[in-house]
Amino acid sequence: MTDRPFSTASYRDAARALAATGQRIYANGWSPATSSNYSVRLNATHAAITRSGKDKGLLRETDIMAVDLQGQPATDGKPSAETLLHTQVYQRFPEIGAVLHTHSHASTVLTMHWPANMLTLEGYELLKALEGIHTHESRLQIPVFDNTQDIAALASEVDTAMAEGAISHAYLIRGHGLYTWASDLPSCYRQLEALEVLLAVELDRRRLSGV
Ligand SMILES: CSCCC(=O)C(=O)COP(=O)(O)O
Ligand SMILES: [Zn+2]
Repeated sequence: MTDRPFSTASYRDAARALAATGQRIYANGWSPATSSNYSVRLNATHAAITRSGKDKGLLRETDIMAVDLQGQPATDGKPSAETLLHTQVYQRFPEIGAVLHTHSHASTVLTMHWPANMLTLEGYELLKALEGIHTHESRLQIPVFDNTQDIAALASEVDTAMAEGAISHAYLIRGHGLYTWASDLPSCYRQLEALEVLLAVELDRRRLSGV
């Protein structure tokens, strides 16, 4: 028996899946030096999320905890410093089941070297790995927000942009990294992998064409 506002089974399954997915993301080089955070929705009011400061290459089930959708801890521990950027997505989109955040080389260089507030990925077959995209003849616009240590303010800024329909699958934070979300964790991982590969390709393309 449990008096938790979510099922023990869903929490255990989420912790296992997040630990395995986190190790996979780290192995790709997208979560260096304890950076990044990952979460899975548990139900309408709670999510499982990585604890703050954990080495993602060694991520274990015990490195996951539960929070409510206001970002308050629902189990012991200190949640990710960026918890509000996850719970904001769950609050706004009831159909979303997972959020992944990474700190890749490509996302950092692209947002630091090019000052634009929007990054466009266009014409790539791999765009079809994203939920709802069915042709390479698609244009994905990824907004770029300036980095800040005020995560509550950033979550509010992102939420306003989402309410205006200005963000579809992902956004970037300048000099920081990528956030993306999807209906469940496997879909979110596939989407993240596609986006990170496309960002790396886009960086190469810009270098080669000297833009
Ligand atoms: C060491 S990277 C700085 C913090 C950060 O951007 C991040 O993604 C990890 O923060 P957390 O509190 O989730 O460990
Ligand atoms: Zn971060």
